[in-house]
Amino acid sequence: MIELNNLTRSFGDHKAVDNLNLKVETGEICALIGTSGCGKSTTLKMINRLIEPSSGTVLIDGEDIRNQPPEQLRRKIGYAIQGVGLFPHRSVYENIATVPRLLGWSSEQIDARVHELLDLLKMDFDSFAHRKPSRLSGGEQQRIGVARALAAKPDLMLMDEPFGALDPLTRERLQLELKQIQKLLGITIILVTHDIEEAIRLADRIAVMDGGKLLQQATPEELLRNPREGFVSNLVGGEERALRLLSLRSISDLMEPAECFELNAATPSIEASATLRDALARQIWQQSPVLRVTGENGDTCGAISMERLLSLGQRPE
Ligand SMILES: Nc1ncnc2c1ncn2[C@@H]1O[C@H](COP(=O)(O)OP(=O)(O)OP(=O)(O)O)[C@@H](O)[C@H]1O
Repeated sequence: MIELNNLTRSFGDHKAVDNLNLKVETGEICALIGTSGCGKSTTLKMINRLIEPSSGTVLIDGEDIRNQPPEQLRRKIGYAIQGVGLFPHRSVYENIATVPRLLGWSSEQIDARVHELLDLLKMDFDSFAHRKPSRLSGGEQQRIGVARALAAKPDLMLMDEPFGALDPLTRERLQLELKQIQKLLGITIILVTHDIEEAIRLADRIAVMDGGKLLQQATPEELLRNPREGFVSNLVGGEERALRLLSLRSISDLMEPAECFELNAATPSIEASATLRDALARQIWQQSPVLRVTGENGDTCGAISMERLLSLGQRPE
């Protein structure tokens, strides 16, 4: 678990982070969200000691991070930032190998790890490993940035707008891949973003900051259902909240038995793993108030009605 206790950082008279208290459970993704300049990056950098706090403490699994030299701490924490920060003169292979080399891994261990990570990120070793970063697309560079941050098998990753500069489609794909990798490896991620959609899609908990202070910390669903008045409720949106709530759940959570409806060969279908938001979009697009729901093998496993979606997405009391 990561604990930030009364964390404050001033620059001159300005408190960039003001008495922040935050707990992040092991194996969770916590998104830090807020407008530009609210103190997100400063908070993140206090966790790997790129910035030292003016007061307060950071504990990782109960241990104060000041007990370790910064370099030693940083080798155990993955760090991926916007604009990636890859070393331009080193190949993809050498970029990924950076921290394992510093930790004294053998060349066989490093080689196996680079293969494993490129595989995990769906990049072919022979085509990519020996290229320089300038010969990669923006999305490929971001992937290598993530691979490099994961190289030494950290339990904790800090990510500062890692997908900031990407087009929406690539961004969404990388977000889904990151979530799968995070679940697979069981790592804890603290992710800075100013994009509420990204926070909702990725995070187990969202921490909303404004003016250096933490305003609210909650699961995406709690945040959408009960945002604090003012900044947080503006951030989560007005009527868009309905669609955002639908995007949090998969169809398998809410579908009904197929026998409850008169499905026929013309009834459009959708996979059970899609979100309720996808279901609503398909119902509108296909002009069909009911969809057949199919499992992985393509067999019918239920049905989802627009009536059911409307009841879930209604305005909270
Ligand atoms: N080294 C520094 N010296 C002086 N002021 C700083 C320094 N670093 C950050 N600040 C100030 O602290 C405040 C918080 O900055 P920070 O980078 O943490 O914000 P942020 O929420 O990450 O913003 P963004 O989304 O724009 O990256 C800002 O007002 C910034 O100008």
